[in-house]
Amino acid sequence: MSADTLKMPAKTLTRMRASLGRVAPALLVGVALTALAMMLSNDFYLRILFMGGVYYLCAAGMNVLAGYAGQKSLGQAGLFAAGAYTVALLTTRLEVPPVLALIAAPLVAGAVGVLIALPSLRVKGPSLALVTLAFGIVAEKLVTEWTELFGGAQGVYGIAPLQWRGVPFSLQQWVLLVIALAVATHIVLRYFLEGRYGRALLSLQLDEIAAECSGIAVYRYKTTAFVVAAALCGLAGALVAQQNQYFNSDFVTFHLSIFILLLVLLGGAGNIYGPIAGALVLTLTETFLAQWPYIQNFVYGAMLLFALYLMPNGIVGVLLRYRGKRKREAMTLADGLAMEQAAMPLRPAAGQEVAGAPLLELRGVNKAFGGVVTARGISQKMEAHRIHALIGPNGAGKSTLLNILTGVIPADSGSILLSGRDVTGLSAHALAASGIARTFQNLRLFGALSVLENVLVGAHARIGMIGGEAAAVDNAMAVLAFAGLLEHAHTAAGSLPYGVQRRVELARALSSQPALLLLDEPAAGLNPQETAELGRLVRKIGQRGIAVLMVEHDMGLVMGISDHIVVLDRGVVIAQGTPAQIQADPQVIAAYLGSDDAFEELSGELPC
Ligand SMILES: Nc1ncnc2c1ncn2[C@@H]1O[C@H](COP(=O)(O)OP(=O)(O)OP(=O)(O)O)[C@@H](O)[C@H]1O
Repeated sequence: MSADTLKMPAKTLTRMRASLGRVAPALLVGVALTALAMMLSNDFYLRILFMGGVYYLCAAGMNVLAGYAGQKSLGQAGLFAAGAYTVALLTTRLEVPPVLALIAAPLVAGAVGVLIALPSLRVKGPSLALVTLAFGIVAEKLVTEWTELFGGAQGVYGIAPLQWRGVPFSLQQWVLLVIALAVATHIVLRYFLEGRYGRALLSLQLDEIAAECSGIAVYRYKTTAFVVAAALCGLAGALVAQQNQYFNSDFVTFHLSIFILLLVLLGGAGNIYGPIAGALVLTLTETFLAQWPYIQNFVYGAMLLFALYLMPNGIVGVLLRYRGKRKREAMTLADGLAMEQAAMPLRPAAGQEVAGAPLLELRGVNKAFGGVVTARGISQKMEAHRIHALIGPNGAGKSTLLNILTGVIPADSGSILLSGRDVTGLSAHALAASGIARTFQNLRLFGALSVLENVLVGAHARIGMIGGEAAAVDNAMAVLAFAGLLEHAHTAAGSLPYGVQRRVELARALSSQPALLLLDEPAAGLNPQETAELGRLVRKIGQRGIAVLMVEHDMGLVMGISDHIVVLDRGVVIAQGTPAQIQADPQVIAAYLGSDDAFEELSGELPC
């Protein structure tokens, strides 16, 4: 048996152990809490456990929304109410069986979540927080004022609880149910958040345009985060309403919305354990403060300030600092193995191609910003397996053309064909999935994510829905090795020197296995040695069969590595050809006469 065949099962075994390692702690905690609940006969303690579970459900959803997707919502009380009033009205007015009402609650709340997600397409940050705040206020007013339906402060009585063998659930049974739901929620969320979905959410939080161009459907992910948060909050509300058999408008307050946000910010936003820590600490705090209700708001406000200013990563962030270091060291060893076995070659992924069609074809592309015309009837063909350069004086329209090609901005008219397929008007994430990857003139890295995670985000569209993660890590490690970045794999991308960050962005684009790689001024800010290294890297990329289109002002680099150069001036292609033809073209020289530096560099050579 060869060494290779021995290594594969060992690797599979390691991954199986890792999967089990993710589920086992949650199950063990669930078993321990179940045993505790079975032993407890005191309603006071059972109630603490019940509310701890309810708060965890709210926090786990909010963590997806605020912690991962970065969409801070101040209106979760409205979604809590949506779930609670769903079970209240379904069981009292329509006599729907309690189990069905409980199932309907998260569905109704999730549907309301879609409505709140709509504004997130247009507004961000504080404006989005205000929109969600407005939603919370509307919900609060609605349930207070519309007394015929919601009962106002009087509330809805006689909400049918779940039953076991014809007898309503005891508090202990409610606790057991909440524990089961919390454990299941944790396991499911962990499965999704510790892979491509979690990375996608984090990346869109950090830079939406870079995430879109890495193949992530930003709006769809944001909407999903709103729905998950809403559904879990609605489920929590329904559990409280059914357990109490009563619900009124007093529950639906701004205070509750802030409390749910605090659960996440204090526990640790963007960390799978954050909601657990938040629910634990705040349930105990709430119990302790029950005797002094008048200072509750003051204490929660102080805790929120404390979390925001002094513990940006929450309790879990502080606790895991030491453990994080150890984990990184262990990962480096495992990744060494991954590197050895890196099976996925760096090459364009197979796409749908029309036989004989050029890789990229522009037909009469026009674009203007008011009176500034940046593309005037551009028709151009670009062949696969070649390094193309797009040059021209400042303001010629080069970056705008790259933005049109990657779906960041739409063309006014004209069409774009990729391997013969019309891709005009496709969104940035769809174009990325079709095989167009890019880097940006001004770096757009996900600075808080590691280099490896950045590269994994780049591979988003290529990772299979289930089971593709392991192969993606292998692929990412191979890309890092190719780009000479292996030693930085576990370093936060934002902490690296500028020149290395540029290479990371290039590696992120490469990991999507593009057919066409667009580089927007890749040498900007690099010293001559780094530029020479970049030139060698781009050549290596070209040798792997990936076509490159590079916008660049460094004529040494352009003339040194390009097979074909297109010259743009005020939105018009004025020349194209080999470097020698371009250097001798009188029209090009005339276009550059306004820029002495660039003119001198037209005959430049790639520094060694
Ligand atoms: N979003 C926008 N709104 C308005 N005008 C824009 C916008 N984007 C670009 N422009 C204008 O379009 C023109 C072309 O800009 P573009 O960035 O494409 O040029 P460029 O050739 O890449 O220049 P440089 O080499 O300096 O980066 C410029 O005059 C610019 O001000």
